[in-house]
Amino acid sequence: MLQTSLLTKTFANGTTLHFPDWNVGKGEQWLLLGESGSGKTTLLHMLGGLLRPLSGCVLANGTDLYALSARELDRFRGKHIGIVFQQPHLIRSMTVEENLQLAQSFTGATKDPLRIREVLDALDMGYKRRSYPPELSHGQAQRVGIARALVNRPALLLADEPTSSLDNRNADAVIRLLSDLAGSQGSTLIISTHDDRVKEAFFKDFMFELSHERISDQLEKS
Ligand SMILES: Nc1ncnc2c1ncn2[C@@H]1O[C@H](COP(=O)(O)OP(=O)(O)OP(=O)(O)O)[C@@H](O)[C@H]1O
Repeated sequence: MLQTSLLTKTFANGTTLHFPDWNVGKGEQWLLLGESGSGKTTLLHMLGGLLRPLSGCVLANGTDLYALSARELDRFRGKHIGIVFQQPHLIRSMTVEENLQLAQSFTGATKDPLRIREVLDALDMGYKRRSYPPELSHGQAQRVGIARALVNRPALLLADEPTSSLDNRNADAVIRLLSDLAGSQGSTLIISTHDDRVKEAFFKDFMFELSHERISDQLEKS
């Protein structure tokens, strides 16, 4: 359901990242590993249609993401891809429920309040649906971020270091929820982490590791 080929990314300061090709099957759950700075966030953002590579391509469900227009890509992402960021980036002036309604509106489909209720309940956040983000704890805000990523039943769910700022109990709960919810709706799941708690507890089969050797700094070379 997801294939990358010959992906590279160059930043304005000359840092260039080369990514190994990756093939992810439908419904699989993967860990994306690598030390800090090895390129996990960059790769996840390219997979999610948020960051255009310098070269190479990303095929998601057979669609070449970066061959789409910006508008088509936004629509495709809204419908098919859910992203859990390191920080949840909720809109502070909107309630939890309104943040999820906004995510639903990106698909162009009609509102589905029952789905919002269902996904918040699955994350034990139903009782906070009328709260505003500043009234939530960090762990609660992270769960709302997960609810927002799941609300449109994405075929592909990407989570960037979702446990990095959580204590053990919350980290455990968040990974379990991501894994269970993705599994129950048949979504493909990719979690980036350098967190050994995640590595040891949950994933034995599918791991994709990035290494620093694939980063070159053109400024240093020139
Ligand atoms: N906007 C940018 N401008 C310049 N260099 C960047 C930019 N974003 C990332 N980089 C560089 O690209 C490399 C990969 O960064 P990235 O954030 O993808 O790594 P990461 O594996 O996600 O790290 P972490 O685990 O610390 O979040 C690093 O060397 C970083 O300094």
